[in-house]
Amino acid sequence: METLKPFLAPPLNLPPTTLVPLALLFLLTTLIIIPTLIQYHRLSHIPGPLLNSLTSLVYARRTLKPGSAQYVYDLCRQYGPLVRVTPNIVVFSDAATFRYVCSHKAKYTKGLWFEFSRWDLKRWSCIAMRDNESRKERKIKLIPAWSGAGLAAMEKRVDQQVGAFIDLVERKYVSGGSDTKPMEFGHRAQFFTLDVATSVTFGRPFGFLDRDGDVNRYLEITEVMLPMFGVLGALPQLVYAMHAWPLRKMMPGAGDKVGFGVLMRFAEEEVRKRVEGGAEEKGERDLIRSYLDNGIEAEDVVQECITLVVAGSETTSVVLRMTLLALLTTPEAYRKLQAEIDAFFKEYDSEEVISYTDTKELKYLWAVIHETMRIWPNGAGLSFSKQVPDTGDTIHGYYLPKGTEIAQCMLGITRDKALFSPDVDIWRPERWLEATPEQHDEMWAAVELGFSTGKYVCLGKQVALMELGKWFTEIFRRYDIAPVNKASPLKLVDGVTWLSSDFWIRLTRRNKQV
Ligand code: HEM
Repeated sequence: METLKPFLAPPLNLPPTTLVPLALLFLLTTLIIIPTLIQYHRLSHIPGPLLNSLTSLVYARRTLKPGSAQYVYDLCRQYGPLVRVTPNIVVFSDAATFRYVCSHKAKYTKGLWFEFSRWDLKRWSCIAMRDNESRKERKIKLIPAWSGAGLAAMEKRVDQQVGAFIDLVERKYVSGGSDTKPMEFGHRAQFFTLDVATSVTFGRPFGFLDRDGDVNRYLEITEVMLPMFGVLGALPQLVYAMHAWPLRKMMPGAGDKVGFGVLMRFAEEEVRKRVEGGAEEKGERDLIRSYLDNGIEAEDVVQECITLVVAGSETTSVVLRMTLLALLTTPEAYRKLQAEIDAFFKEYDSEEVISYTDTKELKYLWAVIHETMRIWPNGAGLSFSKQVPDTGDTIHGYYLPKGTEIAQCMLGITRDKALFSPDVDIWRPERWLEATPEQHDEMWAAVELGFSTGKYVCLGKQVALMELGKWFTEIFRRYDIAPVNKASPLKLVDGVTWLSSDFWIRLTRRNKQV
């Protein structure tokens, strides 16, 4: 002990003014600097900006400003096929890697981000399940509702909502001469997709179109929540805080009087009614009945219903808005689409909403929709990340240790010059018609990755395409549309998705009315 004294004594004799900063430095080093360096070192072989590799805050801050999708796309172009965007998230920008990561054979699991789609911490919807075996078991039980008779029933519901949209226009928004009745289309697109999603799920729409307004402040509250998903994409670890007390208390719940909680309560009641004895319209099997019959427990069906409304609304309304914007700003495409639709109805005159099968004959219509999904792909921000399995993996020659989160840069995939020709940044539907059948299939195979693929593929893909094909055919057949604000038709922000506001349009009845 005597021999140790000289070593122990000096620090103990230090005055508090020196001791406190020393203790703080020690804490800083052990709690922040060392973990940061260890984290940095784990993926230091992956290219990317140094600051991004040290802290998630760089990208998180970026998501709060417009242009975060473009930011990731620029990083991919600057750094190559694999880029480190945060200390634990790497991004690829090619279709082949996307297909591989989502394939059944690859053992990747869903990333931490998906924990945010858990509405009830005791129950799971398929989209939030991160364990591959459990989600496989659940998905097998979900799929049958989305084909055959189930899909045919959904098509009828889409038709009803296209009809409801036309009724709304006729009631309130037909302009003529000096009488302008402007419509804010951003919200009306959401009303349409929300009414389709709720009708497909619960057998009847929430009635956004009927009311021509928000229902129970659902949209108002989700609009506040959406940008948050961008930040959470950068900092998925925040999920642990959000799922714990006290933040957990602030999350939506079935007891809420407005917003998301109302949807939760509605889903609970609808499922309960089916369990207690059939609430379906005139004997039609609806989606809830099909899920229950396939052996999914009632509490889990509630979770699936909530997911469906969320997954099926904003996604499709983005494509509706951006397609309309592209058409309004490209007169040649607008005229061609209208001419194609007119020619079709010359041959086949009917008041009924066009069938999904018949829309397939409208080649230019699909070129327009595919081109929009290419230029403004859904999920352009850092969302939907997946996690590297326990074995680790090597992508583009870089080793990724287990637990690394990996995400796709959709803009990199859909703006690949080799696949889409050098004018990739231009919205030009003709490229789809100029392509050989093989090229066309390859191009669509890349763009449709916006619906994900493999074990994660979107269940509502056919419904979304139906909505888009039918809406444009029936609206362009009846009305002429012009933007109200010519200098700036809408305000657009790219983030976790393409958020827009103030998209004012003027609809007039076409001379040759059907
Ligand atoms: C353009 C429109 C749409 C796009 C781009 C889209 C995209 C996606 C993506 C990327 C996923 C997978 C996320 C992941 O797990 O990695 C997904 C899942 C899902 N989507 Fe869609 N979606 C669209 C429309 C719809 C519609 C209209 C519905 C329903 C009416 C729907 C229902 C679902 C459901 C239920 C899932 C979960 C599937 C699962 O858990 O495996 N989606 N969607």
